Amino acid sequence: MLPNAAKGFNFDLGETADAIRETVRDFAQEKIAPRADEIDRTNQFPRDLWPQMGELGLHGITVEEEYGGTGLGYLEHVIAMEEISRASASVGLSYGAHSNLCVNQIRRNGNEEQKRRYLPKLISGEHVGALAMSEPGSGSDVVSMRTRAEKRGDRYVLNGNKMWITNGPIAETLVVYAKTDPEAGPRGITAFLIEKGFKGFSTHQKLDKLGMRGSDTCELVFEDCEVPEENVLGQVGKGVNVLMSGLDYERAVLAAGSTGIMQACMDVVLPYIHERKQFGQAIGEFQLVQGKIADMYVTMNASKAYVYAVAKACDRGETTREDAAGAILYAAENATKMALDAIQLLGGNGYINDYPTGRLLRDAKLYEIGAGTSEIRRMLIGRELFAKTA
Ligand SMILES: Cc1cc2nc3c(=O)[nH]c(=O)nc-3n(C[C@H](O)[C@H](O)[C@H](O)COP(=O)(O)OP(=O)(O)OC[C@H]3O[C@@H](n4cnc5c(N)ncnc54)[C@H](O)[C@@H]3O)c2cc1C
Repeated sequence: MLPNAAKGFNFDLGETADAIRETVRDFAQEKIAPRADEIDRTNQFPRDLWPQMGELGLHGITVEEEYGGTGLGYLEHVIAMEEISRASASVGLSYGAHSNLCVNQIRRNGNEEQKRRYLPKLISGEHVGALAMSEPGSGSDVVSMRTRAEKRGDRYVLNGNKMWITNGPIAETLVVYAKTDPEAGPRGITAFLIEKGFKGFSTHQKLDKLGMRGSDTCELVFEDCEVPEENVLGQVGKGVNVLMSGLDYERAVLAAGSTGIMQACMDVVLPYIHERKQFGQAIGEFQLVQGKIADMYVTMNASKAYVYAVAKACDRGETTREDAAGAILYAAENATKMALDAIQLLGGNGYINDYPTGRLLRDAKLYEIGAGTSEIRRMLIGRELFAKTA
């Protein structure tokens, strides 16, 4: 049961967005939140949730109805991401990788046949999706990737490794970037649709992570993996456009993972400061405690306002790179700070694993690294602003 105050400020996002929030919140609080600690403790991805989320239309939220999607926009996607992450940030991360990095990327760049072939099972939750760009030697400098795709007749042969891939161990469909022309730098990158069963494709052991433990992550291995040429996603040599534009939408949606964690911090802290008594009164009576929750509330709302505004700009086709990066930079760094504040407000209880605050901190930190680090986001924002004001 969520505390009343956790309903928070009305951002007036419209009837559709409000209805999505209510549906996803009810589902997530009933089916996901009670399992969040177990998911974290056991390090197990809750695969059974995928078809249930498919039935609610959450996996194809941005996809047109003709492909089995819900036909809504990025604002609704952001709200679904926030409410799922509020219940379990791990499930939220896997949901973001599936529904945005994979499904939405296929929707945006796939041809008719690819959409008809891959989207329905991803949208129903029968299949899990992933996206692989990072490599052991290329993270922030992603265009320096070494995975090679060599054309042989009507196929491409992929060789190389991808690292830290969310949903990698379980995904049936993966968007994978490789170099078709290593001499051409960024213009030599192409995106491919890979199926789990393709010969020459395998996954290494699941990575043992600090947080986001219910979200499976691993290294992918391509050893003479044969991919039919019809599985090129977008145009040959134009993969960097697919990748970079996809990253803007990815950042907008994943930023809601951080606002969901912030909301989860408020959900824990607000009842606690009433229940916990010291010096003969509820700790919420102390002005220093009130000051901390005031700062948490204001920062959370400022983060949400920026994230929702960027999502609306995505829906209007007006998003800018600096603001997609800006929204996730601000939300991610403040989610980590807020989880630390939540631990502080719970005192000793905040430091033990019977309470969720430690998990919230471990989960929050990921968003300062995944989808580009804070440093890379600052670099992008500064570069864009400098270029636009020349
Ligand atoms: C849990 C998890 C899930 C992930 N999921 C996916 C996924 O699904 N798909 C995928 O493709 N990738 C995924 N990643 C990879 C992620 O995108 C990379 O980890 C990230 O881009 C950073 O790359 P790196 O780890 O190689 O760090 P590095 O690039 O080695 O950076 C190390 C440090 O150097 C700093 N640095 C690097 N370059 C600069 C610079 N120019 N200026 C200033 N500082 C700099 C960084 O900010 C960082 O602090 C995931 C990572 C994690 C941890």
